[in-house]
Amino acid sequence: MGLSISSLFSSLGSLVRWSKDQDVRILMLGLDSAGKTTILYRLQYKNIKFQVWDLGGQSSIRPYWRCYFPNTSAIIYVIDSSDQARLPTSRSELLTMLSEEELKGVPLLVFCNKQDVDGAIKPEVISEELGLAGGEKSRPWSVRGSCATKGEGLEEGLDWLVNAIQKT
Ligand SMILES: Nc1nc2c(ncn2[C@@H]2O[C@H](COP(=O)(O)OP(=O)(O)OP(=O)(O)O)[C@@H](O)[C@H]2O)c(=O)[nH]1
Ligand SMILES: [Mg+2]
Repeated sequence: MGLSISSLFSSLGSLVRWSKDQDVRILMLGLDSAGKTTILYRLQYKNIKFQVWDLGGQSSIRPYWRCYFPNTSAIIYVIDSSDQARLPTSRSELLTMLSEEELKGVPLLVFCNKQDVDGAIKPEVISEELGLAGGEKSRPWSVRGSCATKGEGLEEGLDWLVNAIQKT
């Protein structure tokens, strides 16, 4: 299923309306090449203003992620599902981040991106590997498949995230 522009617009539009008096800062994080900027481009294409920080994922840059943690409304964490070799690294970067006091209770959306690639690991398997079901009780979270290049899965994920932000 492709990205429906109108419903993505309406879901983000409701967030924008709702957030008029609030600072909604969404962090987009993940290892390099996971697809963060591709996802952001899809969102910016709608020309909607809400603050998304797309932080580079190279290991040399990762220590600086924490500079952006204060006042975060939600986290979008992007994983390259076709990169089996780096899944453990991606997992440990995520868990390290989630242990930060400043991000306590902040809703987390994980995109298992690049689902279009042959042999991509399924979201259910990645979800299992991340182990959030056992350990993460302090925040709303959701692990979903996406294909950023085709825009698939983004709308559904954002719908979930908008809902989660509004509840916190
Ligand atoms: N096949 C496929 N390729 C994708 C997908 N999403 C992104 N890519 C490609 O993956 C490469 C990296 O994507 P970026 O969006 O630049 O990744 P990034 O997470 O911003 O990487 P850094 O900025 O280095 O941290 C690009 O060549 C994208 O076109 C996807 O869903 N499927
Ligand atoms: Mg990028």
